[in-house]
Amino acid sequence: MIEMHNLSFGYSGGEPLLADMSLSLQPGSFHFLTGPSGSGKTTFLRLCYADLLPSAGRMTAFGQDVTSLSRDGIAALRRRVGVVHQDTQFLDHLPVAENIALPQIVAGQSVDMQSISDLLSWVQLTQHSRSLPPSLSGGERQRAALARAVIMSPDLIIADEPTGNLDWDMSMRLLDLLVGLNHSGKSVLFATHDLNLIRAAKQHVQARVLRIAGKRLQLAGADL
Ligand SMILES: Nc1ncnc2c1ncn2[C@@H]1O[C@H](COP(=O)(O)OP(=O)(O)OP(=O)(O)O)[C@@H](O)[C@H]1O
Repeated sequence: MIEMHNLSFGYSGGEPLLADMSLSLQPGSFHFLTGPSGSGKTTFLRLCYADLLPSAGRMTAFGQDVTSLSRDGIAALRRRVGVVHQDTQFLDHLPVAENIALPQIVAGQSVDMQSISDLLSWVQLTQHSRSLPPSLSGGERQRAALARAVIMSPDLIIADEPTGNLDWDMSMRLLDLLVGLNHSGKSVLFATHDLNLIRAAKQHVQARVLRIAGKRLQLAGADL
């Protein structure tokens, strides 16, 4: 679904931050993405959902060359990718249920109240449906962000350090939800610093571990 061939990227045409990366993300796969702080994990994820475009090399998403996509094409691609951002990015004046519905509203679809209710129940936030995001705990916010990321039934879920500020139990709950999505056929790409979380996940899901080091994307070894 995402294919990269010798892809490089640098901000503002500067020195490449990421260089010569090749990758094939298959449907139904589960990948972790790790690497030192500042190595380019968020940048890499943004490339995967065409929020950034490569400076060199070739990338296709769902069979289409991302550099030749029109605005509508990019919007269509984004509907196939659900993103859980590091900082959740809610509209704080809107209740949780409305925030989860936003992708449907932005896509000009009518809001499907049943799916919102089902998603709230899935992430165990039914009682917070009318709460404003700032009143939620970190773990609740990340679960709400996951619900928003899957409202459009994406094929690929990208999560950028979703457990960065969560304790172990809450990290495991979020991981369980992502593993469940993967078991139902979705692809998952999950950036994290937490090697213990990767080790725990590997007991429940067949995951590959990608690592960004020295600008390059590597497949991490069996040491994890
Ligand atoms: N919009 C931008 N313009 C210019 N430079 C940027 C921009 N966004 C990020 N960078 C720089 O690119 C580098 C990689 O940032 P990125 O956020 O992708 O790393 P990361 O591996 O996700 O880091 P962390 O683990 O700390 O979140 C950093 O040096 C950062 O300052």
